[in-house]
Amino acid sequence: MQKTIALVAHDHKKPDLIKWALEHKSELSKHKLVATGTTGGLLMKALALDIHRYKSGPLGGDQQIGALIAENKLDCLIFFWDPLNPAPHDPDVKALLRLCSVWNVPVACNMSTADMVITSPLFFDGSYQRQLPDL
Ligand SMILES: O=C(CO)COP(=O)(O)O
Repeated sequence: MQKTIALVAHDHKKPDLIKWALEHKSELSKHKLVATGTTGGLLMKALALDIHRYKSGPLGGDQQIGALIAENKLDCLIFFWDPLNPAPHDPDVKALLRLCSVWNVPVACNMSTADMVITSPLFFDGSYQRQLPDL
């Protein structure tokens, strides 16, 4: 079952995300991919896959992906955020991660969790029904 997956990484984590995405290219290619601007540009080049790019994170891209979550249009977020360097848009990052909790969206913030999410039959065979907040 096709899902919509968002791919986002802070600058120091972009190499990790590209490496991870290349390893999982065949699975990722089955789904609709969206990303923040710079991350999306690098991934499109590396993967040669179509990726819908939102604005760069500091310019509102995290919030655009948050809006997808609030509209229940996102199934999974892979977000390699940088725990060692503060970002000018940290409030946006926090808001995005918060919405993942509110909407019970699977979110992977590091490579090992992302490995487990992308290989989980629970998630990708279409049988898993994610519980949604009361609307
Ligand atoms: O800053 C980001 C996420 O908070 C990512 O934005 P870019 O993909 O544009 O670098």
